[in-house]
Amino acid sequence: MATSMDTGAPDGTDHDIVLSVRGVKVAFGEQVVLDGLDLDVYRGEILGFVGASGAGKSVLLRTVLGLNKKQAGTIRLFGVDLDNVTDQERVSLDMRMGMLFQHGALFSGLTVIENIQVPMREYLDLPKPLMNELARLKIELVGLPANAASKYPSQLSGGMIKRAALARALSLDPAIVFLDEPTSGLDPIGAAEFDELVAKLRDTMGLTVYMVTHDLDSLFSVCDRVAVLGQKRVLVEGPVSYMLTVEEPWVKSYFRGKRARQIDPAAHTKNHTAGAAS
Ligand SMILES: Nc1ncnc2c1ncn2[C@@H]1O[C@H](COP(=O)(O)OP(=O)(O)OP(=O)(O)O)[C@@H](O)[C@H]1O
Repeated sequence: MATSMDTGAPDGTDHDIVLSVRGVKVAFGEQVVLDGLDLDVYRGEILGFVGASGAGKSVLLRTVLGLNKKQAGTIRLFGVDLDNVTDQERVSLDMRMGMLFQHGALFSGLTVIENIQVPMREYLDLPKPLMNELARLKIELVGLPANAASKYPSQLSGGMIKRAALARALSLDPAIVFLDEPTSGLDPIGAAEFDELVAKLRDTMGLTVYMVTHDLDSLFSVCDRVAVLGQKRVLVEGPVSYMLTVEEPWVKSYFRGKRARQIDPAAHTKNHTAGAAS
């Protein structure tokens, strides 16, 4: 739903909105976690979603995925109101989104190729040789060696698990992927390589990426925009360069605190050019 409001889009123009959240409220009993939350995610962007621990980032993600109930508000995915979908529409929406859960969350009893084929088995009716071919393409796409296909998660490094989980999230060629702290637990080089992979996929496949992260390097190097969750809603949103000017105390200490100052300021310019290759 494109509107005439100030979109905060990287180049200041209206963009196709893939995900639109309006006035969302989520509570667990007496505890209100989200209240009056608005957020737009634009087609082809990498949005970094940040906020203090316990602020409700996972709750929002789960609510968008339909795993949590909301008490108020509207969520539209690809323009479709999630409260008014038929079972068939829900299935087709589910097929257009991929999810990389925190810690990879691969099935430990399945090999990499079998993990990647789980969504294919659930949603498609394909002959096995074709599923094998498609899964091998995903393995190549995420930069895993071909022999990773027959390995079990316990036989993979942390970085390989993330890549395998990303391959599974991409199994059905989704239009949007949700990544929950994808670089947590990776060493800085592995994390940077994973960020580069995500940027490459966005650039080559036009993928929209919604990334919950605490990783300042990811925010500075690959995110086109950042949304900050605080006080139960999105407090501020915009390019990282904008975050560096925000005086709100949490945002200021997050982006301009001691740890943030170690980031190379030259990387900030990246955030003015959505779609730039990494
Ligand atoms: N199913 C649930 N039932 C009750 N409370 C819940 C449930 N899920 C989340 N919460 C509460 O909602 C709040 C927000 O949790 P959430 O996991 O979304 O935080 P977060 O921002 O993702 O934190 P972190 O960065 O540490 O992962 C917490 O107080 C949590 O205890």
